[in-house]
Amino acid sequence: MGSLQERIAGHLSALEADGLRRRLVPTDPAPHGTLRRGDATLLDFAGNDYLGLSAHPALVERAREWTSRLGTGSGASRLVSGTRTAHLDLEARIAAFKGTEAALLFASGWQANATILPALLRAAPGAMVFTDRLVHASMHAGCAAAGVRQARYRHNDLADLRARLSGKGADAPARIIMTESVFSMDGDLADIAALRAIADEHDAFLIVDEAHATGVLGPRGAGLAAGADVVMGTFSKAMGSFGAYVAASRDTCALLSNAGSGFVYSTAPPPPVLGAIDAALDLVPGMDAERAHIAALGEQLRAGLAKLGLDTRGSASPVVPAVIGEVEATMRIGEALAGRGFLAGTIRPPTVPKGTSRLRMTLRASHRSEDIQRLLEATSEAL
Ligand SMILES: Cc1ncc(COP(=O)(O)O)c(C=O)c1O
Repeated sequence: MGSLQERIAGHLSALEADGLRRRLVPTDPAPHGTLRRGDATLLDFAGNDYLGLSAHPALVERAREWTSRLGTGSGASRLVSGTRTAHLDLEARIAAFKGTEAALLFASGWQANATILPALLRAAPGAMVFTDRLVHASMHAGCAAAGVRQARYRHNDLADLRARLSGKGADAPARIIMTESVFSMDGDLADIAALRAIADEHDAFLIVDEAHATGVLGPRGAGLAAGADVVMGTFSKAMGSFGAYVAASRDTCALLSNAGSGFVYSTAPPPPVLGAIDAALDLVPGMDAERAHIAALGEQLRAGLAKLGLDTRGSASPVVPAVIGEVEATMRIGEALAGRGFLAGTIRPPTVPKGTSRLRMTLRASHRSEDIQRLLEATSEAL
């Protein structure tokens, strides 16, 4: 048997043997969308700071200003020591940005997703949950915390979803559909209008994760999920800072602030983060030129990867995968790219299904067409 410490060591060794052990590699931000790793300077094709806002002077300055005025911490859960005007004002701005009745701030996207479902199930016990097979781990955490058994439909397969809703779903007291508008590891999109129609046909509630759409896709960068019952999105990616929102009806937000464990029992997001979000909301609607530039870079990168014979999985966003297959080859190619000055994500199971390990290349507004060309040449050599 051995002690728990021995079992931990054993588990880590097993991960190592399968090539699946992760390590935290010191990598610090440097100017112009680059990263410093040891002596090397790498062009960042791995992060989610699509608009480069995390280093934008307006966000930095507003974070500083709100910190000077309001301090570094929020002190408690908003239900305990009273909500701050800054939280309420920001939520009103988010609701206006998303076109919903209300919005609620969360400390992180993971936390929001892990919270939404258990709260909804409090209001609708026995509801059946239909999740796209590729939804993010945090939504599975929400399902597990709610104790529901998910009906997982094939990725973006609306016929499969319909069949499941008409089958077992028909007898359930309520039905909830969960998807992402941009899938985080494939970069492809869900058809939200079609999902809305299916949800209406089957009297189902539609929840959409806009983590990778917020700021970078849709009119004014407001995402692609208009019409969903609950939209969750993050401020940690294109919005350049941290935290998350849920945008929904007033009643749904009130339910989350009453029955959402990740809201009720967690300290509210702090002033520096609120300031950065506030500044991002000023800038993002006017960044159409950056969004168009990123879209054009995406076309260039996907076309180039296809020429190299790599599967880009229907990507139509700043997330561009290049499927390699096996773990070892993926890691080797990722390292070879780093040796040539490019950091691309190397994504392995359990984040993606076995046999589909991949490079995950992400685009930023600061990338130039020449950078994509050089990345493609380096990928070709690394292959
Ligand atoms: C699709 C998706 N949802 C949720 C999250 C979690 O968001 P956060 O990083 O703010 O916790 C992520 C980020 O990793 C994501 O990719």
